[in-house]
Amino acid sequence: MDSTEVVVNTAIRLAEELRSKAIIIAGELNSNIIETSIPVYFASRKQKNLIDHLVASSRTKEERSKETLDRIHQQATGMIEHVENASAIEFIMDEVEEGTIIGMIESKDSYAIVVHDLSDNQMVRTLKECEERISAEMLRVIMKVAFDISNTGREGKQIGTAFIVGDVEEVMMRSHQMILNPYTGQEDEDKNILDKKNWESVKEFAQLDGVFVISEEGMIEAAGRYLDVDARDISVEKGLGGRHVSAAAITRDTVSIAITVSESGGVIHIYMDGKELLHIESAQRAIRLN
Ligand SMILES: Nc1ncnc2c1ncn2[C@@H]1O[C@H](COP(=O)(O)OP(=O)(O)OP(=O)(O)O)[C@@H](O)[C@H]1O
Repeated sequence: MDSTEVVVNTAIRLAEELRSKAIIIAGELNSNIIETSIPVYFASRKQKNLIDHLVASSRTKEERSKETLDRIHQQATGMIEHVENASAIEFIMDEVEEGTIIGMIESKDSYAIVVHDLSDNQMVRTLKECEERISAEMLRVIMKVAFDISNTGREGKQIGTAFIVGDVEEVMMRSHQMILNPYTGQEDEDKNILDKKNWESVKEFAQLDGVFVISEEGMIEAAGRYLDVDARDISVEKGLGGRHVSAAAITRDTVSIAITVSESGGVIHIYMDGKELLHIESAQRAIRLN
């Protein structure tokens, strides 16, 4: 048995003993040798080459070994975070149940097995903070649509959009239409974002300028809405523009939550009380292997 098989078998045994909800593979591990009834996912991630970096930047022997250790530490932490984030995303997407997740990591130089409990997951815990304002189901649905927009865009083009959820009356008072509101006069059943059949039209209208305004119950009141807010004191991540700043600002002025998808990079941000609560860099979904 080679070392890969030993690691894989150990991880599977651990997953079975801990009654894990999923196994997530990160790195280049050969997934063909995994046999288990526990769902197995592959979460891809581009890794910087450790050796290339060292050749390019090292000086003395001491500096080189310190740099090696720092890089190994960074790489390991990065991979663990990657498994944690992939677990949280699949949990948000209803793919994985709450519980223990086993991560199997193969980096250029080593193997690692990660045991992660979703109830300790920072992303999952942060999302729970939003539940003071909107239901878990609503948040999950909007995140699903946001992930879809982030991953696939529209007609091969990356698009950006924002969903302002909750406190509709106040949000509507502090905003105006940029274009004709496509939801005016629509039946309730066609405005409900909780109903999957309406997601296609949401993705279509996500191409419009402006934002969506959605009630706590999931009714889309408007698309193509311009937020009239004073965003001078709002700080958002560098590189983000008017839509993100104003989405953050409206959550300071009203009891709403903003979920944004950036046009460049498809990064998802959640804002509450004028501040960033969460950002998800890589919205790429893990792939189920069994
Ligand atoms: N206050 C606002 N309310 C609603 N929409 C806005 C507001 N300001 C800008 N937008 C819209 O957001 C779109 C993108 O603008 P901008 O690039 O400045 O924002 P951004 O935060 O970088 O968002 P994106 O990542 O989607 O590009 C513009 O088409 C504009 O119509």
